Amino acid sequence: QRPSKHPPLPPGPPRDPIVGHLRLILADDKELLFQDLGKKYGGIIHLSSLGRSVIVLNDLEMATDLLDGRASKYSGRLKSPLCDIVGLLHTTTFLNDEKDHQLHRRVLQKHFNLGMASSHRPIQVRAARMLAQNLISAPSSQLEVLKRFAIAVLVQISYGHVIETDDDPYFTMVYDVIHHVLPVLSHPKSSAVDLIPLLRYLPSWFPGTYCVELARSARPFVDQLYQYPITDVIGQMEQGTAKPSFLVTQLEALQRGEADHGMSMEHIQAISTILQIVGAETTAVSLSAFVFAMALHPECQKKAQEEIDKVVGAHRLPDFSDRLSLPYLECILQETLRWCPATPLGVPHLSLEDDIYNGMLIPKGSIVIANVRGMGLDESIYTDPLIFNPDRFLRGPSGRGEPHLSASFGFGRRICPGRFLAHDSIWIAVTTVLAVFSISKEFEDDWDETLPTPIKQKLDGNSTLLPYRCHLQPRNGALQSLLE
Ligand code: HEM
Repeated sequence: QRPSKHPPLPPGPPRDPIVGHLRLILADDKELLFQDLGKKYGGIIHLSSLGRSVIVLNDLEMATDLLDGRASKYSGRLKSPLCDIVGLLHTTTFLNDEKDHQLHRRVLQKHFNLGMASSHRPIQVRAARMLAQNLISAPSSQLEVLKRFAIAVLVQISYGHVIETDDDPYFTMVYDVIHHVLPVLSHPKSSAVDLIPLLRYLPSWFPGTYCVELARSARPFVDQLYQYPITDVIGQMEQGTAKPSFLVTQLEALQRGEADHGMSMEHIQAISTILQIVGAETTAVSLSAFVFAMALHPECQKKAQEEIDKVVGAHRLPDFSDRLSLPYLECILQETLRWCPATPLGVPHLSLEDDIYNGMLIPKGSIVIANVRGMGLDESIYTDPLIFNPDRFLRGPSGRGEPHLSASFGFGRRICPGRFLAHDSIWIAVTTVLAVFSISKEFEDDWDETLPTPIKQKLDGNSTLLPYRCHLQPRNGALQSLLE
């Protein structure tokens, strides 16, 4: 076994038993940065919470050893009562049935693998140009425009529908689901219901039931996203007007009896629904972090634009054929994912059997959390980790060849199946925006990037977009006229 930079832990029982759920404990300690969790407690923290062990992996090496190396033992998910109430328990992200999960992953792998990525690229190029156009026509709603880009890509790939306007029914449907569901699942009080499932059956005045009510009110939005697109697409297939999409491919396979064994209409609905929910917000958060970072670092922006101008020129817009010739743009994409991971604590895994690691017992049924943000801030890997510095990935003399943060997309059998698509979406959006615009600050000059960013990184789960504004000035009239 590889030597660890942390001292071996004493064998279980839990080293640092604390009653109360991890999220609540951490939320109480406002001073604690993700990075400090590792420094304060070491590479791995073992807490116990109402009889359940909660393992926090602060160290990439340990997370890789356990979640990748022993993937079959750590690929479960907690059966969350809130996910059940909100209607997402049978979707890929929250599934804990191993056979169903494998089925979902097989289908997702076929449609979103690296080889398939190129077939989605025309959709992404078009959406990125639409994004630039919208940033010109609606400069006051930058965050909304970024979300619309992320949703438009996923809706077209999943359902074949092209979003043209903000009142498009698919756009509003996905937007509403995201805005009602994510606050429930990432609410600090949601863990109380996960740990005491009985709370869901208690009246709404009972302490601790707040999130149950919130989840019930979000349910109709999820039901609509389950139902509307499939009904619409089946109608289009009957009329012969359906456009190619994930849904059409799956429905046709089902009709021909060629679907994966065990695949049903419910599985298809569950997969296409969750793609919108988890894929859109994460992509939009990353893009928002990128815009913010560019405003903070005009020197990085200038370097990227010089690269684009040299390779692409001033008379056409960038596309994927330019990618290999734009290494600095790749660094900007990777640094955005490291500096502001969209899911700072990943999605918790559940251990499926007892395991011993470095002498420590990790009991079956433990909740295992990868502290992705902490891993990206590990000073033994990244110099000045709180600073946005794309050069860090370059070989000398500019950088030290630091590694990309692979943890941003999770681990093992649960690794994000949309990672190739997400990379491509973010890359084309970043490159198009930098080709077309100069980005500058419209917020206070003395913003300190080492303090919490406008993308609020909550210890309990997802990053959230906070309103901020940057000024986007078109750089070149010729390029502006090329936007569709
Ligand atoms: C910047 C963008 C994205 C980031 C940072 C991200 C990150 C993640 C992470 C950390 C996980 C949990 C992995 C684990 O449990 O170890 C995950 C799961 C997942 N992601 Fe993504 N994701 C992104 C975009 C997308 C997109 C665009 C899609 C859809 C095409 C997608 C679909 C999924 C699904 C379905 C799961 C659940 C996988 C499972 O439980 O088996 N994600 N993602």
